[in-house]
Amino acid sequence: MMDIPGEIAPEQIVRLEHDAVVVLDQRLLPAERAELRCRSAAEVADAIRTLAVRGAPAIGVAAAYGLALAASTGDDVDAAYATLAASRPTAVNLRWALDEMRPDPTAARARRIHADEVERCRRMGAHAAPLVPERARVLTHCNAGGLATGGYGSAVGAIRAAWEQGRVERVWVDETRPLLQGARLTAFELETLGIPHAVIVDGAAASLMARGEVDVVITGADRIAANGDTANKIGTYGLAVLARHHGIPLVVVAPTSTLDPAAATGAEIPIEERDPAEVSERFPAWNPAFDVTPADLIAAIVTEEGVHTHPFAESLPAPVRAR
Ligand SMILES: CSC[C@@H](O)[C@@H](O)C(=O)COP(=O)(O)O
Repeated sequence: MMDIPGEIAPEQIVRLEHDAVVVLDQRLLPAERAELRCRSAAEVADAIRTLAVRGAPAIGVAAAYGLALAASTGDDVDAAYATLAASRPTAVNLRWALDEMRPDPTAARARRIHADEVERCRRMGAHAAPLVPERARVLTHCNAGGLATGGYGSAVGAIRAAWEQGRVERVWVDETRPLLQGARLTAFELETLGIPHAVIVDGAAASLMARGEVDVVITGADRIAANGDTANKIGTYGLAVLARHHGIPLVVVAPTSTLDPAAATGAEIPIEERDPAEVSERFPAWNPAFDVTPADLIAAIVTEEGVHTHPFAESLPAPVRAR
């Protein structure tokens, strides 16, 4: 596939150089395109913790590069593993990528994991596009685009594949409080791809649905339990309840590196609680970064292996192993 002018290439999102893991600092987008050089696994962990690099597959890729950097610079690989694994708790891709790297923490293996994640996104997009109705008004939440996966995108990849098939009329972009991944990152990516879109405040989704202006909700995921319960950015559960009320399908698009068969249900998924100051600097606040959508509210989960439907415990595939 040809690069789209202006589209951010995988190696611009995150890459390994001889002395650093270099990430595009997503905290500054879309105003500024600045790179952050992380010269140790601890600095990569900081970049993950502070959301300079974010999104479940992308933090797995960054951690893989961080472990390769530690190995190549002679740092303690076990200590680097522990530091990186502790950087964020919810996205299972982080632990998955580190476990795939541990037996062979080389640059080649990390780059293979990165390339494979992007390839998985392209396959998910191809599987998911036919689920999008003709002339669809799609609503998405947070950012599950190329920035979040290391290239191409999961939910945004599905939207983009559907758009290329002429199925998408427009995308409603939840701004995604409190850190505005939707308003800053998804809107930026859709603009780059030339896909018509409009940002809404999270609280406007109900009214839009009631007006009949949403045909399908498509999101990514940070961790999917064996029964299909899905952790994703806070607010996804609310959207799922709204979608059910209005008879609108919710489709989750995520690679098998996001599956956690060790978690029987969503109750076993750890939910990250971030600094309350991200919500209110003046007043006490509660700031969970994710919520869990019960499987019952999800119409389909799309992985690179295909479209999975109820019962998810039987239809979901096993997580992939790195080559
Ligand atoms: C393909 S990314 C899927 C999820 O990681 C995404 O929807 C999300 O919730 C990201 O949260 P973030 O806190 O920005 O890392």
